[in-house]
Amino acid sequence: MVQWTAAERKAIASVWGSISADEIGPQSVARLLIVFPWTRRYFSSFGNLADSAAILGNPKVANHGKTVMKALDKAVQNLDNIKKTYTALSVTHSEKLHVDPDNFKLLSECITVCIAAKLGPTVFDAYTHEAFYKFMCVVVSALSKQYH
Ligand code: HEM
Repeated sequence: MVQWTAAERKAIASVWGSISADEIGPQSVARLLIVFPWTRRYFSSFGNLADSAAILGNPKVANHGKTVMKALDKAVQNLDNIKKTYTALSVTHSEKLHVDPDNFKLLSECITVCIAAKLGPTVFDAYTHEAFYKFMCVVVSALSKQYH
């Protein structure tokens, strides 16, 4: 089981309390689709994802960003039970959506970059980054759990 120090819990809660999911979510998914273009193939139902402008202006991308952030909120609220929290979501991504789990890491990096750019180096300092990095690693591991 993952152990969290009091400082890590505090840092994760503080990051989460300092950002707007409706801002970071859409930015992060758009960033994923722009920087790692092969991820676009999973979102064929989203309409026009041809270039950066289309992706940034696509309401389905923005909406999906909010969905992802809602799922991350569940993990933040259940730090001691992230694996169980994501059991069904992991099955969905594996068996229904057939998402290569390597992509979880890429989205995790996009989310971290968007948060770092928003909060800046004074708030998102090295200690905060370390705690948030650990949090996203646990999320990625839990989402990859039901793959076999
Ligand atoms: C932090 C990582 C991620 C989280 C928390 C997450 C969360 C979610 C959630 C909550 C849903 C909705 C599931 C449902 O309706 O039952 C979803 C759907 C989906 N996810 Fe993920 N996801 C993540 C990463 C990814 C990645 C990296 C990809 C592909 C590159 C991906 C592709 C999809 C697709 C294609 C759908 C269905 C979208 C639709 O048709 O509306 N996900 N995800």
